[in-house]
Amino acid sequence: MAEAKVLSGAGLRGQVAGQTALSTVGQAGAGLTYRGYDVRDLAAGAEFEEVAYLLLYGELPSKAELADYKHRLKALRDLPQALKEVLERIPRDAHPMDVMRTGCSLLGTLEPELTFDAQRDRTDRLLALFPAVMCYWYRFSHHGVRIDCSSDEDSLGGHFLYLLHGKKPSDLHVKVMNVSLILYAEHEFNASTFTARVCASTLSDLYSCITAAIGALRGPLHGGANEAAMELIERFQSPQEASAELLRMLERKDKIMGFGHAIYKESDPRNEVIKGWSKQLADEVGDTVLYPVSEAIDKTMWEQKRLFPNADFYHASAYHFMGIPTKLFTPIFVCSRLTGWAAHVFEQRANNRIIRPSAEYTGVEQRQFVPIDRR
Ligand SMILES: CCC(=O)SCCNC(=O)CCNC(=O)[C@H](O)C(C)(C)COP(=O)(O)OP(=O)(O)OC[C@H]1O[C@@H](n2cnc3c(N)ncnc32)[C@H](O)[C@@H]1OP(=O)(O)O
Ligand SMILES: O=C([O-])CC(=O)C(=O)O
Repeated sequence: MAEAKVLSGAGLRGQVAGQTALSTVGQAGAGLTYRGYDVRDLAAGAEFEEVAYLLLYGELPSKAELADYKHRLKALRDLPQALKEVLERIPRDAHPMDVMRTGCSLLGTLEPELTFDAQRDRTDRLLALFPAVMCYWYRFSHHGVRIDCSSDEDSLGGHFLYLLHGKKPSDLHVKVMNVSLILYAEHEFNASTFTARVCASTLSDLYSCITAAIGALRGPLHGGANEAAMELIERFQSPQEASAELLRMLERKDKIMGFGHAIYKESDPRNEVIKGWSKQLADEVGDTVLYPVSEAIDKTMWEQKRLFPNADFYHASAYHFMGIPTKLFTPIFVCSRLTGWAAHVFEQRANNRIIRPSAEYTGVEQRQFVPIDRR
């Protein structure tokens, strides 16, 4: 078993910063629940849209409610022309997270949230069109193609794969996307969600909260770790080479992206789920390198540091096996986590007090001002 971390000191670690009814993280060391449901059960038996509905509307939908919800989302998938025109002007070498941030912010000017009564409708719209923001920009800037942003795909994950690859995705890939979107949907007071809540606490609009959250998710210590993990595993030709280099990296005290967690102490429950699907995808594509390399890194990290893979590590190989470009990994996270962010914004608004902690002052003592001509 991993040694218990000291959860005090920097980073607000271990401090309760508010209340939520949305999820529990790491209670009894490991588990993750969304509104009381174990995430592993949801990943095994639910559709992502059911989970989005659960988070945003409070309960799992009935069959009729789910059908209606999916129908509604499907009708909201296309992008406004003005947004397409702006996406066409964003350079090819821009980071796709900056594209998502800009797309969200621009939509806030085209379809603003004028009152908080519109919060659920505005969220449904963002949920439905985020895959198109990413794929319209990607296909235009990389392939010179103006894609049709609608599709007949029933699920959000399938819709994303269709827009990206321009063809109907396999059932396996749709299934894995569904699981992935469920695993990433919600995670209590992580850095990006807390960012969204701080923004919401000023009574700002939904788009500002989500734009701010995208910025926080972008960093490699948070959502950006799935891209960084891919860059790591791609460097190696064999498990032996990976283990040997890992030892050198740990010796140099390098951070190994996709490992460790601020809250979980023993394991990240999302890891076992996505790891299983990554293995299935590896078998499907006949991979003999990336998955074994990932396992070798996993083993070395545990042996050397007692650090376990978090949700991001095996997502890297899983997405790669589905032909998803590495730089789109974190934007997919956005498409999912939007549900958690928005649900937290609703929760914050329903019982709001501006979030404004205090700082311990470490600067110089009070001193006399000296006018500039005497300095
Ligand atoms: C799924 C979405 C997510 O956001 S999950 C997190 C994604 N981020 C990453 O994978 C980035 C790599 N991991 C990390 O930087 C940290 O583990 C994060 C997740 C930021 C948690 O930080 P924090 O709570 O400060 O870590 P800690 O107190 O548990 O650290 C204890 C000691 O272990 C080390 N450690 C931690 N993680 C790693 C790692 N990935 N590679 C190498 N060393 C690691 C820390 O540096 C720390 O060591 P020391 O006590 O300072 O000597
Ligand atoms: O909770 C955290 O600190 C990071 C994380 O795993 C997530 O946001 O999914």
